[in-house]
Amino acid sequence: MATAVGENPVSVRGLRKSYGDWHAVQGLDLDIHAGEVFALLGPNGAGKTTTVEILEGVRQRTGGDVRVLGHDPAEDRREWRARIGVVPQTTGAYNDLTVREVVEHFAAFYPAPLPVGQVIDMVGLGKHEKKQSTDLSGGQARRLDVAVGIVGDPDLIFLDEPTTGLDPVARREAWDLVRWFSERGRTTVLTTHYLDEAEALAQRAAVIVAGRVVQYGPLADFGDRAKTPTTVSFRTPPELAHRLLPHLPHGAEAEPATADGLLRIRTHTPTALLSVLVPWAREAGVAELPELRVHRPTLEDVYLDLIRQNIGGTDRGTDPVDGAEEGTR
Ligand SMILES: Nc1ncnc2c1ncn2[C@@H]1O[C@H](COP(=O)(O)OP(=O)(O)OP(=O)(O)O)[C@@H](O)[C@H]1O
Repeated sequence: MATAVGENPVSVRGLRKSYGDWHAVQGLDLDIHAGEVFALLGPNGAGKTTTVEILEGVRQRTGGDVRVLGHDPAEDRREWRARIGVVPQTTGAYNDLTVREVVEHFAAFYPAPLPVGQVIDMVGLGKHEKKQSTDLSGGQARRLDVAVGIVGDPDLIFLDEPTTGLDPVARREAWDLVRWFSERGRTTVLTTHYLDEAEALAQRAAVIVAGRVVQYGPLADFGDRAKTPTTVSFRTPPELAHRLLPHLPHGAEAEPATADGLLRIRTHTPTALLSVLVPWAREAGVAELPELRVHRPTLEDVYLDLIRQNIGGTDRGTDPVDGAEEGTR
């Protein structure tokens, strides 16, 4: 049972989900391509988990069309389910089983699971495989969730905030695991609040606010990042405090220095700007500009702008959908 040639592993059109009179997802379109890591971003309560759970087939939608690996997830098919891996947002409770027993238990559901020992090592629980799952630390328990999600060697994996609670080293190890899956041609849907994580792993993303996609596409193009100016800043030393700035390259704009002497210049040509600032400083005997920074807009800058622009939409009760009911399709 394969996805048809040319068919996207995930395709969503006009998805809606209402909980009573609260419209959590309000007409969402998405296409997720084979082999990519796709990030779902958005503030708390935006509708990310609702969307992902509908794609996983664990939640019923109110309306819209959804295809996941060639099937409607609302139709429960055992074979289809075996091709999907899930790391849910909440850490699992696995009763009195050891780490190894938990992973073995889940491996048994799949026709061609990965070797259990390999999976346990890959999530960094090798030293703890005989430990009761109830005795794991929060971060170790999260790693066990990841092990359970990947052990079936799925074609498509949903990771809902997989690195929450992990220490920085464990986070990087989890990233390596996602890359490993991606290199094997598998598709990953990653929900995260960590923009550095999205930037490190995902090729494309959607930002969801109040149940709607407000930005969608390659991360590199988000918010016209390439067209947004770079800020060059430094703290003006006393030798330069009363000197006029040199003639700046075309388009560079200096803001008035702050009371504590921080000077910011916005430019599309930071290299050209530095090539006039450095000789200007040297002439005054300043070899190093204090606190010199060249700041290109980060994904976080762009994301925060997007959320600010769409902030009204995070309130409950926006845009009611007539006649929508819980559980209907
Ligand atoms: N079973 C439910 N009954 C009623 N409302 C719900 C239910 N599940 C989710 N909601 C509401 O739907 C909205 C979307 O929730 P969802 O969990 O999808 O958001 P999210 O984007 O995943 O948020 P977070 O980043 O906090 O995990 C929220 O306002 C939430 O309170």
